[in-house]
Amino acid sequence: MIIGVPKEIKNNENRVGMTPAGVTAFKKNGHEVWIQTTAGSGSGFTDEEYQNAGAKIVGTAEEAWSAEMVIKVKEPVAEEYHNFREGQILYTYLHLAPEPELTKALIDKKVTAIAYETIQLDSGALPLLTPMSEVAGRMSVQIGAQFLENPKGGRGVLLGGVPGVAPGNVVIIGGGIVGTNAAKMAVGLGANVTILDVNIDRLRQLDDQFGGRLKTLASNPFNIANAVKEADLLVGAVLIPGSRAPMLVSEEMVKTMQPGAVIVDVAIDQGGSIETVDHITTHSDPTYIKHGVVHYSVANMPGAVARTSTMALTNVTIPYGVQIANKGYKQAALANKALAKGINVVDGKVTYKAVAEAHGYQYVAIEENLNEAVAAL
Ligand SMILES: NC(=O)C1=CN([C@@H]2O[C@H](COP(=O)(O)OP(=O)(O)OC[C@H]3O[C@@H](n4cnc5c(N)ncnc54)[C@H](O)[C@@H]3O)[C@@H](O)[C@H]2O)C=CC1
Ligand SMILES: CC(=O)C(=O)O
Repeated sequence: MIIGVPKEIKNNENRVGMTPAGVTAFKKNGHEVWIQTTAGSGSGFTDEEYQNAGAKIVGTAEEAWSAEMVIKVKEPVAEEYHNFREGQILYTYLHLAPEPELTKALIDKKVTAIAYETIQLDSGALPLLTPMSEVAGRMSVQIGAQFLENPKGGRGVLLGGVPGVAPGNVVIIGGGIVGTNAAKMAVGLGANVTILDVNIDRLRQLDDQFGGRLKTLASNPFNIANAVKEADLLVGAVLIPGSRAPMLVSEEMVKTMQPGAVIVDVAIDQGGSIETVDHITTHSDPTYIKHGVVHYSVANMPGAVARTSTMALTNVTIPYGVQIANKGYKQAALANKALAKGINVVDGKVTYKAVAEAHGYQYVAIEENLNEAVAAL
C-alpha cells in the first residue's frame, strides 16, 4: 500500500504523522511512504532523514493526499477537504462530535475515516489518545502558571506559594489521563489541588496514588460550583469517548471566579465543558478574557512541544497503521476489535454511535460494513 503523510497546516501544528522510524516499519512490511517535503521540520526531522529511511519526498500536499492511506495528526481543516476521495483511508485524530462540516465532508466523499481518539481497548483505555493527553495534561499547569502572571493578564499568583504565603488553588475537572497528569505537575509545584470526577473508583485510585497530597471530590453541580469559586487555575479534563464533552461549568460559576484567574479547557477538542469557552483559540492567539477570567482553549496543545509529542504519538499510531496497511482496514478491524472502534465513517455511513447521535445521522454498526470481509474468510 502507498501511505501519504501531508504537512500539517493547522495553526502552529508542528507535529507530523510519521517519524523516520515509522517509515522503516512500513517499508519493512512492504509498503511505500510518501512524505510531503518539510512535513517533519517542526518536529526536527529532515527530508534527508526520511529519505534515508526509505521514504519518497513529494513536493505538494495533493501528492501526499493521493495515497491509498493518509496518515496525519490533526483533523483536516476546511482547506484540506478537497483532497478527500472515495475509498481513501484517513487515519488521524478526527474529533467529529463537535465538527458537523468535517463529518459531512467525510460522508459525502465516502472516505474511510479512522479516528485515533476512539480506538479503544476492552478495558476502556484509549491507547492512541493517552500519550497526547499526558502531554496536554502536563502542559495545562505550565500554561496556567504562565497566564497567572500579571504581565500575561493573570492575578499574580505563584502556584507553589512561598513560606508564609498560601499556594494557589488548582481545580481539575476529570481525573483521567489529562487530569492525572495535570495533578502530577500541580502537586509537584506545591499547589493546593482538587480533582473532581463522576467515577468514584477513579477518585479512590487518585487518592491512593497521590497519598493525600490532593483533595478528591465527586463531580456534581454543587461541588463544581464551590470548587470553581476558589480556583486560581481551573483545568477542564473530562471525556465521554467520542461524544461532545458535557457542559459542567456554567457562566454563572465562572462569574464567581477572581479576576485574573485562569481557565485551561483541555477538553475543547470535544467541544469543551465550560460555558464561557465558546470558541477554539490558537497557539498564536491562545487566550481571551471573559468576566475578568483568562480563558485558554487551544485544541492542539501538544503541537507546541512537537518533538516530544510526535515521538509519543507515533509510538502508538504506527503499529495500528501497519496492521491497516498489511491487511486492509476490514481484515485489520476484524482481527483487532480495538481498531474497529476507531472507524467513524465508512462508505458514506457513520459507524460511531456518539458521532451519529451528535449530528442526527443514522448509526450503522461497523459489523455491517465488515460483512463482506467476514464472507471472504
Ligand atoms: N486540547 C488538546 O490539545 C488536547 C485535548 N485532549 C482532550 O482532553 C480530554 C480528556 O482526555 P483524557 O484525560 O485522555 O480522557 P480520560 O477518558 O482519560 O478521562 C476523562 C475523565 O473524565 C471523567 N468524566 C466524565 N464525565 C465527567 C463529569 N461529568 N464530571 C467529572 N468527570 C467526568 C471520566 O470519568 C474520566 O475519568 C479529551 O477531550 C481529549 O481529547 C487530549 C489531548 C490534547
Ligand atoms: C488529542 C488531540 O486532538 C491532539 O493531540 O491534538
